[in-house]
Amino acid sequence: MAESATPTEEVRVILVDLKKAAAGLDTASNSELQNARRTLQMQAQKLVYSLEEPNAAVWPRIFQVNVSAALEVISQFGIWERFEGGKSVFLAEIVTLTGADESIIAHIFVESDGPKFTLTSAGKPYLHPDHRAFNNFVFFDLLPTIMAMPHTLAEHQYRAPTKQTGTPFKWANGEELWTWMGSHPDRAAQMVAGVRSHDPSNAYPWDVELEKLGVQDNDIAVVDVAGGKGHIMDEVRRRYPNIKGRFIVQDLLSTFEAVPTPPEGVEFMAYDIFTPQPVKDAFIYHYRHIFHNWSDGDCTTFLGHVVPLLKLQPRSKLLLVDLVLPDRDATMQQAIADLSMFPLGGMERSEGQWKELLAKSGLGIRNIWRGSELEACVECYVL
Ligand SMILES: C[S@@+](CC[C@H](N)C(=O)[O-])C[C@H]1O[C@@H](n2cnc3c(N)ncnc32)[C@H](O)[C@@H]1O
Repeated sequence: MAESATPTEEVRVILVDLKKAAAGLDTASNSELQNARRTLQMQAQKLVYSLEEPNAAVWPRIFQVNVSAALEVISQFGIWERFEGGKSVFLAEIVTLTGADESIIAHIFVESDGPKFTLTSAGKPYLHPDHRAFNNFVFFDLLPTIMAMPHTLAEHQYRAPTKQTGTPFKWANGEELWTWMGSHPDRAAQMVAGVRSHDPSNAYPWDVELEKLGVQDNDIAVVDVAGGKGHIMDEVRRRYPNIKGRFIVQDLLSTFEAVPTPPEGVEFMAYDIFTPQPVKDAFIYHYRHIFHNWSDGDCTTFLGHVVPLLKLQPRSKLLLVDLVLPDRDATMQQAIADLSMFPLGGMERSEGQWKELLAKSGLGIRNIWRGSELEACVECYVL
């Protein structure tokens, strides 16, 4: 087996950077703290990778998918709630509740303290149904496409997906994801709940910026384009109850059919991003986790439906929330995020790629707002 461990001198360099990042935590002001923590986390991850015995990391990496499978089985058991409040659940109780063989349960859970189980910090997030929905959506609706990719890419001679050929999702499933969702309402409900699993953005200071714009009660404060079940606007309303004006969430009719009612203070409007934007005079047009689902060509098409409005309405802002990758040296997590969008025909973009994409539609970047989450809020301006 080839010797490929990181040389000790390189580990020492990483350690120096790690110590710098740790010192940054002590000197960070309140507003800098999240950033300082993220930098420290990145350095700590680099250190862990550098200490890993590379050959030993091969097996756990490929078998990681078993975590998602085990989570699905626990959801099928319907016993998540039993772990609420840090409670331990006895093996005998799980056998009684599920009728599963003890040996199966032993494979799915890791025994902690005698014949009983307690959630670790990695398991606790799944007490929230939205995280379970996301695991379920990715496991059943996206992973099969990813698994098919070596085969479907070869079949397509490794040519990049185009409008004519469709995306790897279509190659594997015969239909694009969003139209497929339209005819599978149970899966659309899972997707809509699942996208809530991601922390809402705290990068953009909605209250300060909307106040500066002088938004009044009858104004349209925000149009959240392709905003799913309205969870982001719901969160903004809750976090900043004093914001005035109307919040409109647009999405496909099939998505709204999977949602009983809009959140309080939010209006729903069926809209297809590939058609002209019907809402004029909004102060903010907001797209979150949309551009990364689509190719540059598609993004340019739907930008073409909003840029003319920005030109006519100089006070309107365009905000795009997604990852902004570094131009070089992306982390493993960032590279995985990028490749995860590929089966849908999308990608995560570096700052340079964002600039290039936006310039095609006559837009520049005014500011990149960053908060505690990985993605950033790109504020655009008309060139
Ligand atoms: C990844 S989700 C993001 C939802 C939400 N913006 C968020 O940040 O959680 C993508 C959304 O795009 C919507 N979508 C897909 N194609 C669309 C289209 N042609 N027109 C409008 N919405 C679309 C989907 O229904 C889904 O709600």
